[in-house]
Amino acid sequence: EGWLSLSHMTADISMFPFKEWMKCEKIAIKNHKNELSDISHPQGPYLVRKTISRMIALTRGVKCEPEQVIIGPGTQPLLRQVLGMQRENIKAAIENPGYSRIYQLLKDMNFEVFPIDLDKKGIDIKKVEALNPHFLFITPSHQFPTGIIMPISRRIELLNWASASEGRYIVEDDYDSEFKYGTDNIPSLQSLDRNQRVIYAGTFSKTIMPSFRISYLVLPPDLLREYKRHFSYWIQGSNTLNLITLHYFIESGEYAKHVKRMNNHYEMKRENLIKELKWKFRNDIKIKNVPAGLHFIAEFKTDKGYKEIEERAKKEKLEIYSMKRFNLLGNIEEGKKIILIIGFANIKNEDIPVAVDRLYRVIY
Ligand SMILES: Cc1ncc(COP(=O)(O)O)c(CN[C@H](CF)CCC(=O)O)c1O
Repeated sequence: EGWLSLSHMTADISMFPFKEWMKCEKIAIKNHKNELSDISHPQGPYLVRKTISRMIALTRGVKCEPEQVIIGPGTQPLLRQVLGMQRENIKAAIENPGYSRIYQLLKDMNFEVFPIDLDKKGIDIKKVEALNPHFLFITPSHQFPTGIIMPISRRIELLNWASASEGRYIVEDDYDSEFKYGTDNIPSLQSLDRNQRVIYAGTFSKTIMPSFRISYLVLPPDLLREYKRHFSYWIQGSNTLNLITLHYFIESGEYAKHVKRMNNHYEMKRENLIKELKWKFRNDIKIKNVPAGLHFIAEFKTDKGYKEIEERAKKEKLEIYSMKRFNLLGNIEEGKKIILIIGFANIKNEDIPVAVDRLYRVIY
């Protein structure tokens, strides 16, 4: 039979309200002919930036004006645009294990990039202070990929570090913060920032779908001034019809309803998957059970290496990724155990037992 997927890179669109989305799209076409006939503002339509800024103020405590929002076709192109304004020999630091696509982008932009280890509260503040980077990339809401939710104490330490000297910024990548199961949703790092040092990055890839390519940054005022000086010529890269449709989708309450519905749906699938894994693997598995996001990390006792596991997964037609993908220095140790990132957006509830059986055959 066909492939099954425990990928962490998808959204479960089986419950996306396409009918409601198309209703919003009809309204967008009917009421916004002038926006559609014109190129849009470099940062995206004001109307949509206003809706996003109001929404993240409510849901994430982000304090910003619509003027500070930049919408773009993905987190990477947005960061490339804003970081591209920086002068030479910039030092950047990123969590390790971490988001290898951003690590790669920073290296391609000739930044000096330093992976920094985590402790149980998230990125190791001592190592940040020792390295003293200009830009620090973190995922405090749900560390990618380990899942650590950064406590307020560590957030304050990082903000104090950032405000202790000029030219330091923290990029807060809030990628799947909308999904928390039974644990409270700590407000954004940006909401605690008193010195305009945080660049807030959000995306609709997890809550709507990654193929829409709708993401945004919130810039602090001095970076915004620089942005407007550099990019007055810029033609915005997102699809204006999609963005105005998104505006109506949010305004109508459909977006909030969908996120709530998906929280319940993902929580149910997550619990079933964890139950099945524990039953099948017993004490050969250790699950890092952080009740958030669309994936979790699991450690398996095995003497098989990552390469062999990846080959066996292909043979078993099971899509799954390992911690090797996120170990930025490529020096992951193997021998007694391996660590896999287990996503539950792409697997149907009824296929969970079969997927776990296949995973068992991959590892033992
Ligand atoms: C840490 C992190 N910050 C942002 C995004 C959202 O990026 P964008 O859609 O461009 O807005 C992702 C999404 N992750 C990707 C798809 F899941 C790739 C995962 C992989 O490369 O392992 C992510 O992990």
